[in-house]
Amino acid sequence: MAASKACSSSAATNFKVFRGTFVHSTQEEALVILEDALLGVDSTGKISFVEKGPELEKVSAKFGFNPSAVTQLSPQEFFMPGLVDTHIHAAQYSFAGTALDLPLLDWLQTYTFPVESRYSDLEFARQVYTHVVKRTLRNGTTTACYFATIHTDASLLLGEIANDFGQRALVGKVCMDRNGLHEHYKEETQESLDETSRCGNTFYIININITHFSRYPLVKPVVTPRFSVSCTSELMLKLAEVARNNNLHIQSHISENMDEVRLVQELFPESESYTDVYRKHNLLTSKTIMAHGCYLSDEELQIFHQTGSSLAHCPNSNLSLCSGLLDVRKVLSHKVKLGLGTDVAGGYSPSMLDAVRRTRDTSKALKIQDPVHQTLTWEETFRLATLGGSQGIPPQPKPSFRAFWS
Ligand SMILES: O=c1[nH]c(=O)c2nc[nH]c2[nH]1
Repeated sequence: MAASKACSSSAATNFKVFRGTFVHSTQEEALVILEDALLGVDSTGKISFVEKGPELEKVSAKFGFNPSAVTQLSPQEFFMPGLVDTHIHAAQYSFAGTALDLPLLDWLQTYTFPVESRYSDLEFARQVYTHVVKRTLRNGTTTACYFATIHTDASLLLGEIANDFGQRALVGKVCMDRNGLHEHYKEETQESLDETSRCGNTFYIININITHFSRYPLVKPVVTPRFSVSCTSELMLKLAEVARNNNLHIQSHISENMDEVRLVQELFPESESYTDVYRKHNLLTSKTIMAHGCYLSDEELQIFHQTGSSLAHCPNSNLSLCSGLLDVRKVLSHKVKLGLGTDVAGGYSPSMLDAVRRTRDTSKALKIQDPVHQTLTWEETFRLATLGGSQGIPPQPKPSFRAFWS
């Protein structure tokens, strides 16, 4: 969307400075447009200052850069924050745009699990993962929260590829120890735990002083129980322990489709709700991202608020699989963190701009059902696709200095 042609080459300091229009969001204002602004980026890639363009002389003296080395955007260009895809199945990119004629549970069994089972083949994995990372970057997704498959080596490969192409990513090796529904696509409980640890350990290099650093600096592992339909209680409890002991994000699915909600009630009759299942298994933390949530009650949303867990709204997938319509206003009224996700390949488009459009479409469909519903504005959906997503996936914290993957 916003690209600069000119490039400063002889800056006197380490700052790279741009002048032009900048568009972003804050908590207070959904869309802020800064015209003729100066933006300085330091040598680590972090924004150091935003100042007024007409004050170039004063600002260059203050920060010590050469004013003639500033990159000037053209009047048609502008900068905006990177888009954050809070939920995308990298492995399903191979069939994106096809196979959308079945409801969720049949869709998983008929199309999804057979394709995901192919990722023991690393050459196939390399091809698809390279395509999905390049495509999402081209569409402006600078951060993505990926589901891979149950295969550790292919999941690690996805991390390597995202890092090499310069995309920040959370990468989850998928865990599922029941209802795999496919002969070649299932794990034993202990195997799932061991492979989750192997995946996490390989993402990090631990040196003899027990400090550790990331093998792929832009990438972090995320603990990924697929959903409670495909995980036993034992697996979920132990994965929660892994996440807690290592301060990791958790991702899963919740309340996407009514048949799925009913099945979870049957599988966990002692739980009050779908949300209660995850709460009882310690999987709802301030670093948890749950996809969908179409049928969450007020009580369940309160639990999300209390635990600080966030939701990934996946409108393309919700419509394509006829799963449901998430009422974003209701979620926000409970002060639950919410970002947008493409949910490839339940969603047919890998573009976050499409997720923005479908978020508006869903909101309008809700208004057709109930004229009192207040449609989301473009400005609000822009904020959800950028700042909203970054709340669930904050910038990489400095690594903590302790042993890893206990
Ligand atoms: O949209 C979805 N895609 C998936 O792969 C999946 N697995 C469980 N629930 C799911 N929902």
